[in-house]
Amino acid sequence: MQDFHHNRAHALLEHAEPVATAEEVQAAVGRVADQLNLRFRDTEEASFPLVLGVMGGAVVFTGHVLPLLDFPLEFDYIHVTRYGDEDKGGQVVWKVIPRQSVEGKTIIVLDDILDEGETLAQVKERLLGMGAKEVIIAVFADKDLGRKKPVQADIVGLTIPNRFVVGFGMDVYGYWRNLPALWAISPEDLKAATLE
Ligand SMILES: O=P(O)(O)OC[C@H]1O[C@H](OP(=O)(O)OP(=O)(O)O)[C@H](O)[C@@H]1O
Ligand SMILES: Nc1nc2[nH]cnc2c(=O)[nH]1
Repeated sequence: MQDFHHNRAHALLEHAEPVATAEEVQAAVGRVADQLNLRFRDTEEASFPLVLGVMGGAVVFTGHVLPLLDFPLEFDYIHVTRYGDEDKGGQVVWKVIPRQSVEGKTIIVLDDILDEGETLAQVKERLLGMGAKEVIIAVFADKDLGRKKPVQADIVGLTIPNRFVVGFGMDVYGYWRNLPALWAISPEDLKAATLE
């Protein structure tokens, strides 16, 4: 069984094309942090912003960006998924909702990728519905679909082509969230992995 997963995981990367190097990924994280630091510099707001990482994909992005933020904040996570182990999105499933009150607060939502925008549209709507004062969306990557999305990110680290990508928190069939760079998986390898 281990051999099956080992071979499958490696086969998926066989014809992968680089989208961003590890250095470019880190530069993108830095740009997101700079914009957030600028926004929250000398803030007059009474309470600290609440940063919510959208698990699981945002775990790596969140871990890299948080130490670069230089303003006081609160942190928690929500867990929302719509792709599961697939390469196409389905229904948005909430696994963990905000565990503390968001009422009256400024929320910074951190996510790894804005693709079709269904996930973050629902996240934003739900947080505003729960009384959040403002929801600022910061994503590591925004996929260029060439069409309007149901929600826009306020802060984007990297705009990427319309390919299925892995690395820096993003998985392909559960593998390779741990890659430090970003790779586009070949459609043929994606398909082959579903037939095994
Ligand atoms: O813009 P959308 O088309 O809605 O897709 C974006 C969402 O897809 C990914 O999550 P996924 O459902 O794969 O779960 P994961 O975070 O556990 O990987 C990613 O982390 C975003 O939250
Ligand atoms: N791994 C991964 N997850 C996604 N969720 C939405 N788009 C993507 C993508 O391109 N790659």
